[in-house]
Amino acid sequence: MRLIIKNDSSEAGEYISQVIKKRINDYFKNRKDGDRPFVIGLPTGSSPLPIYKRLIEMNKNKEISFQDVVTFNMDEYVGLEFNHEFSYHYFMWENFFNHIDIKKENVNILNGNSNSHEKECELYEEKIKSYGGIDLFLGGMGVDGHIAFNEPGSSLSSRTRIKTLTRDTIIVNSRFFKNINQVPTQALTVGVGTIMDAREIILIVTGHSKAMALYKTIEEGVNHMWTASAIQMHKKSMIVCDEDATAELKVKTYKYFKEIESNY
Ligand SMILES: N[C@@H]1[C@@H](O)[C@H](O)[C@@H](COP(=O)(O)O)O[C@@H]1O
Repeated sequence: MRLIIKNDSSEAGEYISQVIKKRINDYFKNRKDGDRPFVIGLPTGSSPLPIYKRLIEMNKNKEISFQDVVTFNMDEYVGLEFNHEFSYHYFMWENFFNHIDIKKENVNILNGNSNSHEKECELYEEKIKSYGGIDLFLGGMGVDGHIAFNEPGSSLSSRTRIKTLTRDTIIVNSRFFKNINQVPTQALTVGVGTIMDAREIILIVTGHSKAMALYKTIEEGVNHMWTASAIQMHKKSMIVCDEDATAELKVKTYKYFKEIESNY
């Protein structure tokens, strides 16, 4: 696992946007007719916003195209309509998809209003498989170290399913809602296992509030109480953070990753 430490959240976003651009462009450079599209997993939240903003610019400048990119979002609240201003559907279209050249049919987001959540989650897993898996899963991290909506205690081999949100997550996420009672108590989410199956994982971790989660994810062992720590077991993963998020790391860890960053 690599840790890239940038000065602030916009530099962290810039770095990840450049990596995504490179991965997509390299893929299409070597791709033969009839090959599968590039498949990317995407998160919501405030941390990825600088990345979406930059990717939109790159798309407008023709540095990158999403015409043959398929996306799978990580999660969605149960019970919010697609056009609800706090649904993840709304968030993704508002902040990203409406502004790039992606085909509508290539966007996949779990339906939190389905008749059978179990079936919905099963079909999501099958659809990911039908595209040959996910090339790059981009993720954020909750203050309690959760990845997608895999709350503390989630199985590290979990697949897409319904999860009940912890009180902590409801409180943290209530900042997006008018009041805490509006925050849904359940969500559909890809599992830790679903994310771990991706060929590459990149997490954006910015802000002082994530410092404890970053420390637990990197410096302590793999633990289902900090589900993002599972990525220690992934063969190609990277965390890009800002200085604020490093507040709980040991000086030794900080220096080591700073040192090897330039050697890459
Ligand atoms: N389900 C999402 C996660 O996917 C996201 O990583 C987390 C952090 O969000 P933020 O980036 O706003 O801190 O929030 C929610 O819980």
